[in-house]
Amino acid sequence: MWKLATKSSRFLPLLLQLPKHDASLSQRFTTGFPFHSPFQETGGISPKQVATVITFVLGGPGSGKGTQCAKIVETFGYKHLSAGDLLRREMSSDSKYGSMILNTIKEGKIVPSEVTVKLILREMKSSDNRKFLIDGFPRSEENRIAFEQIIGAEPRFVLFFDCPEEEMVKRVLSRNEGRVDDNIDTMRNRLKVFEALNLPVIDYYAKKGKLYRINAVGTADEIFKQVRPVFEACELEAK
Ligand SMILES: Nc1ncnc2c1ncn2[C@@H]1O[C@H](COP(=O)(O)OP(=O)(O)OP(=O)(O)O)[C@@H](O)[C@H]1O
Ligand SMILES: Nc1ccn([C@H]2C[C@H](O)[C@@H](COP(=O)(O)O)O2)c(=O)n1
Ligand SMILES: [Mg+2]
Repeated sequence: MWKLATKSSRFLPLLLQLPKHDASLSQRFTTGFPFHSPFQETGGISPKQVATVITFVLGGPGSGKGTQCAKIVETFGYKHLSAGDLLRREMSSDSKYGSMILNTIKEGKIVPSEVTVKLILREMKSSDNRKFLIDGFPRSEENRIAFEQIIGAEPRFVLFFDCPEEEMVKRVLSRNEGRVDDNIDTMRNRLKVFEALNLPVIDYYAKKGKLYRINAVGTADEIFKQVRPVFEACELEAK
């Protein structure tokens, strides 16, 4: 069952039971790890060492993930890693993956997990922050499994911004940031992909008791009122 994150304290005990941050992980991050990683070229340190406090932020296209992540960063000091932003940045660089990423995004499909996880990993390794907000990831079971295998970590909890389709369409079509996928044809595909590939991931975390469903209708401030207590409980638990 999805938990509804309200002001009620019903969900707090669950968060309080979550494992505490393992300080030794941060230490190992700087000390090397004795097995081969497929991503040695990204720095030679095993991805298994980067796991600290990880929160996944999920929701359909235009549900407000990025908007709420900005508020979480401002209030709780997380490092925000948007998988979509990382892919767009890679696309605009000289990367060998550039045209593949562009075509995949234009079609509203999902980029192969190895590419996306590699970009996330690179950012995690280069950040001093140990609290990561990973936005728009995992988008599929393949994404989820690749992350677990490569990074060797699980999210502490998962936020799901639940928004009606017509509201998501309205927001995306009025976003006006020049994104190649903010048009009605790509949006239709993104919604289909969200339902077919992302909902199973959301169900997976719901069954694990890690999912917090946020009602993503209302103003950004109203929505943040549901988000804030989830992170406050997490901060308390870390103390
Ligand atoms: N609560 C809200 N009410 C109305 N508009 C919103 C709200 N939250 C965000 N928006 C606007 O909707 C658009 C989409 O929001 P945002 O970029 O945060 O969504 P997203 O989930 O990150 O989308 P995507 O998956 O496409 O990256 C933006 O133009 C944003 O300003
Ligand atoms: N895990 C991910 C995240 C994003 N993408 C691609 C496909 C998305 O439609 C596009 C935009 O992402 P957004 O900014 O909406 O989060 O990026 C992907 O393939 N895999
Ligand atoms: Mg976004």
